[in-house]
Amino acid sequence: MTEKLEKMMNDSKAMRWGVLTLVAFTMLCGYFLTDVMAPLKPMLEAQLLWDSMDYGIFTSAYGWFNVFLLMLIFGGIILDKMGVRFTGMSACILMVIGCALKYCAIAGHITIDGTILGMKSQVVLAAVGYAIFGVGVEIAGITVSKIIVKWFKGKELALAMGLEMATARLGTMLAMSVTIPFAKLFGTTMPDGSIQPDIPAPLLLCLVMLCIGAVGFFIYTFIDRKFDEQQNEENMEQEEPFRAKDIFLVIANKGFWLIALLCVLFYSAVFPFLKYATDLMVNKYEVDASLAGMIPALLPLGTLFLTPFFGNLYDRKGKGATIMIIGAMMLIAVHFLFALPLLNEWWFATFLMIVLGVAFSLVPSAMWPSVPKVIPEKQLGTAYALIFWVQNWGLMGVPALIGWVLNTYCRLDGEVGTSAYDYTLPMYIFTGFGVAALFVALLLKREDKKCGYGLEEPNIQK
Ligand SMILES: C[C@H](N)C(=O)N[C@@H](CCCCN)C(=O)O
Repeated sequence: MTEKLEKMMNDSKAMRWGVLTLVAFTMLCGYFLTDVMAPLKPMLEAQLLWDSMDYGIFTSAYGWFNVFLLMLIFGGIILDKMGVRFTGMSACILMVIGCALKYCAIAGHITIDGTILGMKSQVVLAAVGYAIFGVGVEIAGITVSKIIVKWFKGKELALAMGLEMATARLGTMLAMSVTIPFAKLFGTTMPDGSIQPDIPAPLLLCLVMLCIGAVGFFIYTFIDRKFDEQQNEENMEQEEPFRAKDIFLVIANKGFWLIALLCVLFYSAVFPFLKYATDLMVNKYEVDASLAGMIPALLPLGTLFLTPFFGNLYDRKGKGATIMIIGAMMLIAVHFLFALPLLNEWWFATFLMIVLGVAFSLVPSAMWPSVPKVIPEKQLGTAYALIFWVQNWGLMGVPALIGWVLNTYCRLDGEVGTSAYDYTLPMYIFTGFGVAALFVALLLKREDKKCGYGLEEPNIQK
């Protein structure tokens, strides 16, 4: 073994945290577009005459290509074969193309008369754009996870992952809080003095931000190349190339399946919920539509500080499996309370959203850094890709399910364009996902005891 001659680039705190800042910013831009349509749901219904089913179909498009065309699995293979630079840049380009198409469809720059497969053509075009974007942002997520492992392995891995997620949540928060004011800024003043928001304006802002995010990642590719060269010079152990056999090794691992199941169940009760949360605030808590996005925005705000905090706790004290169990319990309590017909006050909704923020910090901060404890490092890219693929079934299916349930069973007035829904049933569905997630988290803790993954052990070895 050649002696390590020079300080490695990732030994420099400034360098590794700087790298994290660059790639996390790219993710922030991606998460902004992911959720930008949520606060606009009532306006989509009022101005573009979409209904909840249209919105559900559009939202579910995020996972179409990832799930059915296996784009995430191919993405994982490409990542392991071609490396982070090629895969990350391709992902950024896909995000920009997808966002551009979505913007053009919503702004009416691209139109097709009539319907496509029985759906409004505008909904289909916007959905296809969102589906292309979904491939890009998910592959970017896997790539960034691999980049973080590359730079932080044996260092502050969970803290770094927590900070990356926190930065990405800032994008969600921007989507929830900035979208409506921005749409109003460019809106039209109506004869009665009210302002009709400009729905495409926030999408254009996202497009600009995604271009900036892509430039950020482009800058990272130069740093990554230097790091690879340094690792080569230092004759450090290189990553083993991808082999098809790795997929089978990963899927034969019971711990992998428990994490993947926990991931799809937990995230199905959070991300799809966020897509409807603004509408829930309007319909159940009677918050003014122009302010309603502010309450769901508190969820990512809390996670901003708490995800790195719990990540750091896991790094130093362990208890990963227990953290996931507590998070799942809190998720159940929040959704159940959202479902019950009590305290229909904005402050109670705000309180629940804050508690949900804590739950949404606990589970991800422990779950993602637990993957390297269950899966050998050389199969990590594939494992993350497969987990994301399983998760995407939920991210795709649940919004469509909720949209259908709202349209079919929860309409209060039956009129399109007035958005009046009873959210009790959707909230019970989200509670059900929480209960299933808790069950899987308990199984994971039992499996950890049996197989000795070390989920309850600290990540930083003394
Ligand atoms: C939506 C995406 N598939 C996802 O699960 N994102 C996670 C972060 C995963 C990255 C772990 N290093 C999230 O909580 O946003």
